[in-house]
Amino acid sequence: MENSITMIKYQGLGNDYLVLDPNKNRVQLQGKKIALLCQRGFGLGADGVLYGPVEINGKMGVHIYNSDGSEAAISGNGVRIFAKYLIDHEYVKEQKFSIETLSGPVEVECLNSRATEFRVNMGKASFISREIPVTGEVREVINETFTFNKKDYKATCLTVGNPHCIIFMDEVSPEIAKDLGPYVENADEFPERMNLQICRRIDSGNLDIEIWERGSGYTKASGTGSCAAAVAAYRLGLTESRINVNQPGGIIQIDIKDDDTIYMTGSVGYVADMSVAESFFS
Ligand SMILES: N[C@@H](CCC[C@H](N)C(=O)O)C(=O)O
Repeated sequence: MENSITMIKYQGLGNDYLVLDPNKNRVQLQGKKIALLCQRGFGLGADGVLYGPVEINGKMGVHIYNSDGSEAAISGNGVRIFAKYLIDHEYVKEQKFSIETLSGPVEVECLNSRATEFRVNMGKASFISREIPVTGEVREVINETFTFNKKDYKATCLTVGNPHCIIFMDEVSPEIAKDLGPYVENADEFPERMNLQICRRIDSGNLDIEIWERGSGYTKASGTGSCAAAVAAYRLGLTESRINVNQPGGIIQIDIKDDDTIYMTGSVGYVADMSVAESFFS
């Protein structure tokens, strides 16, 4: 029987990833193979791939790929999913541990015995244009007018390890996110492309977002997108520092501390063990 490549599918509020462990598989991942794997028609179907545990900066880490094969520096749902994988497969036994990403280390804390709830220190955000990046003179990109698809929008841009554009609206919907998303993702002002969250303020403790992800398109949830929307709303004086971010896949809780550190709390779930024949990649 032909050798197979094994993976485990998890989801964080419906944002689904395939975990591919190089200690269990002999496969050299590259962009087109990842895109093939993530296809929902011809492949296994996922919003991305988590490749690890691997060594990053001498520590245990994970490489995060979007469904188009591009690599992301960080994924909020991705690090919670990977934390569960590490516990499920006994790579770690502690309740609190660190996972290295291209965006740096993230400290995770498992909140229950089934390893389905995690709290993650996502570090601090920056609104500085050259750090996001956004073209033009160095400035904080707050409530700035951009033109997307021939229409002007007030947008706030920031990085939480990956770039996000937040546009507040009176109403949000999947249709708006799907129509506007590709124009924002690929706008000339964003040289590394851009994740979009359209955001409706419900009250001082609740937001409603719809998501268009860089490299993955419309998704049901985004951890970094939740962090970015919450931090933008807090900076604009629209919310308190503890915010429930509602999204199609569920709710992620964001806590912004006095020193601006962002904590994200949310669930993850096991979906299935999956495998593909080695020839799938040929
Ligand atoms: N769904 C993720 C975001 C994944 C990375 C993003 N598409 C990017 O390219 O920056 C999350 O939960 O944060």
